[in-house]
Amino acid sequence: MPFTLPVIDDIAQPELAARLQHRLDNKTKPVGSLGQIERLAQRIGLILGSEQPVLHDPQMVVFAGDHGLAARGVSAYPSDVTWQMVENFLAGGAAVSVLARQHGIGLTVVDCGVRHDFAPRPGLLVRKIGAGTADALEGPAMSAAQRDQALANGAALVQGLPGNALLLGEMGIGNTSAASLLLARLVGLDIADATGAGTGLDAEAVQRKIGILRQVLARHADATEPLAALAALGGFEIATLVGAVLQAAHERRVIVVDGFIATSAVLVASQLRPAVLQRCVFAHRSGERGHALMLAHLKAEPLLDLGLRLGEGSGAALAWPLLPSACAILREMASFEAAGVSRQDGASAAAPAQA
Ligand SMILES: O=C(O)c1ccc[n+]([C@@H]2O[C@H](COP(=O)([O-])O)[C@@H](O)[C@H]2O)c1
Ligand SMILES: Cc1cc2nc[nH]c2cc1C
Repeated sequence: MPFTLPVIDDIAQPELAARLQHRLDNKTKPVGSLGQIERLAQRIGLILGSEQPVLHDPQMVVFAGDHGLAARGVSAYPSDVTWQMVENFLAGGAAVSVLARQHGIGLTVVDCGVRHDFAPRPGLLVRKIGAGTADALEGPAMSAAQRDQALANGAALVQGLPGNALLLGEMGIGNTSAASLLLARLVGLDIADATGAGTGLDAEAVQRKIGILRQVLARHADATEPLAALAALGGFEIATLVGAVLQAAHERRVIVVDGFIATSAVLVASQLRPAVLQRCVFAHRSGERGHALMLAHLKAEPLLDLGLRLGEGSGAALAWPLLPSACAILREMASFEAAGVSRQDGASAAAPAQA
């Protein structure tokens, strides 16, 4: 069945934005001195439609899938690492497991198309589209029907989640290739500028990866629209992520975007429904080449820049505590009036700012 794109309202709300800014400016601090945390508070206030927003039951969802292209040596690791890491997520030993536990974030892993049969257990959703995507050098990574099923799966699983914040994670050996292909195709970049080392290719291997990805783009020269590009260039986990992002945006959840691959799903979703971006908080700028360009294209201001390039939602989980902190500033910090603190002096306020 074709996937019906959800309605995503414009939530710019100039009146609420002005009230949020007024509230922030009246807090006992020099105007603007909480920097990006003030913009974060604004964004969460607008998404949740409140001057005193409360985040509750944050949910990390790790979308996993395998990639046919991985057999061509585009990753430093074998495809088996995908299922092995899924086991590690569920056993509680992966970075994202540790960080989610530490910060009280619920963790769900979704098998979107891993080449492995998992035993059922709590915390695992099996939404398998196939046993890994097809080799995108030979044909489309997935059919239109598979893409639409993945989009529908992503949307449906978000509907069942508690809370009002969704943190995006992913796992899939070879998925930096899919993300680079989507970036190059949908933003119009040369593939060499959109491609990096992924899990750790050396310089020579990155050049070989670029050569393969260039051939993939040539093979799918007609796949220029976002949904056509998504099917041709792949990623069952990326397609499921796109559906999840669209549904979360429709429901006005706060969407915390992890690294290069999670952002590639947001890129696709935003080309379908631009207002998706109003609901996104970009956790960090990944060390993966191409992510900085992708974020710049989306006019995104990431919270952290720590050289992370792990994926699996680790950067989103690390950035998470900043979000409830920004909400607490809005709700609990005293105003100048309430605390009896003197405001900026009128005379010096008019003078030019000191260098
Ligand atoms: O999120 C990122 O920015 C990121 C950057 C590089 C690698 N990764 C992770 O590494 C895997 C993909 O890398 P590769 O080299 O197999 O394409 C996949 O499991 C991602 O979660 C993730
Ligand atoms: C070990 C390992 C862990 C990961 N987590 C996300 N992507 C990954 C890739 C590898 C190789």
